[in-house]
Amino acid sequence: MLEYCSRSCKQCPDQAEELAAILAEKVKKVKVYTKEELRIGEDMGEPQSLEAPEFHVSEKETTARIDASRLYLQDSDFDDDLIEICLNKHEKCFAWAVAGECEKNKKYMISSCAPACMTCDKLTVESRCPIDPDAKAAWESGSLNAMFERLTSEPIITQYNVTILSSPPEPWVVIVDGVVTEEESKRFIELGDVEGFERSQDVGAKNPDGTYGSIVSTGRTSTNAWCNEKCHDDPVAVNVQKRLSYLTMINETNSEYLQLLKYKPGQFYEDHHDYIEHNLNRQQGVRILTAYLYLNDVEAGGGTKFTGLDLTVMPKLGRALFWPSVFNDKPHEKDGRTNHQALPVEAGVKFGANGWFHQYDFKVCTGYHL
Ligand SMILES: O=C(O)CCC(=O)C(=O)O
Ligand SMILES: [Fe+2]
Repeated sequence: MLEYCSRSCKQCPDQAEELAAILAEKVKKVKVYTKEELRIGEDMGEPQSLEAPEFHVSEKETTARIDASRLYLQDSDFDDDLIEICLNKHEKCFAWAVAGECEKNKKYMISSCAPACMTCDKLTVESRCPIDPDAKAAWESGSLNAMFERLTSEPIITQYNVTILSSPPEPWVVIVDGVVTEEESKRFIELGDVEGFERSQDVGAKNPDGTYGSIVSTGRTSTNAWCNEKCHDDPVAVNVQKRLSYLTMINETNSEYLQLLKYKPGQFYEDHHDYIEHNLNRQQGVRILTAYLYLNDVEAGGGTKFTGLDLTVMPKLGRALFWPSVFNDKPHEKDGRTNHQALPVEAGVKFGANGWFHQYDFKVCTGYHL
């Protein structure tokens, strides 16, 4: 029967079992559903409670919607891995969908009741966080040099102790001492403990929704915490973010949540670049600039070494180090000359923080690591 009826045919007779089997095969699930399981939509996520008198929704209406959703899924051209994550996460998804909640309560329903709302396509990052064609990039051609020239001239050089380590035609690498006070550094370290230092990770494989996962790598052995939930609105974090925006002339919202780092003796981050290629196709754009903060003095080791520039910067409490990830005249393109590494800490503990600035607003849409 299904041979004549698969895909694009909306008028097939009741075929729950066959459709479920096809879907299961698509996502390489071995489970065979019973009639009862199919009746309550278990093949599309949470088993459904079919009646919802509080919404004046009958079992008949919910069942019809379940059948329609199954057809929608089977009839779609979605990648298998997108179908795999398109699941109802609440037992009332179908009843709510019948009651019109997909329109009334869009944000929740789209992500939590995607099969019921027939919105699997909305789960992808491209759809959740579309590129705004009218968004203005933080840096156009020439902005990078303008930023570093300002950073290394009045009034900033009387407010802070500024050292130029590298400048055009080489990439800019600039130390600004005294950006974070001792008290603020201590607070960041505390906030790191509050958020919880966990083993640092690298960018991993692509997820079904188009985001990228994280992987523990042997090349990066520190721990880190993100200055987001409890940390982000702490007055110290707010003030330091403001200061970084003053120094870089880049909007605070273009910055990722500060990544607080902790290296114990022997821990390091091997040679790498902060630019993330796949961000070219993301709403927030690529990382253009790193503002790295050193939050304590380290007994021995723990310098930041620019491999191609033969430059090593030693940790010092309150010190900020600025370097670009892109070119002055091509600010969306990676400048491979700013590869760098965190050398192993030899004695003591090193605390630091990454402030990564993007071409566009990072915070309008995220969660982290889109
Ligand atoms: O800890 C350092 O000195 C640099 C860390 C770094 O480059 C990074 O986390 O991307
Ligand atoms: Fe880095």
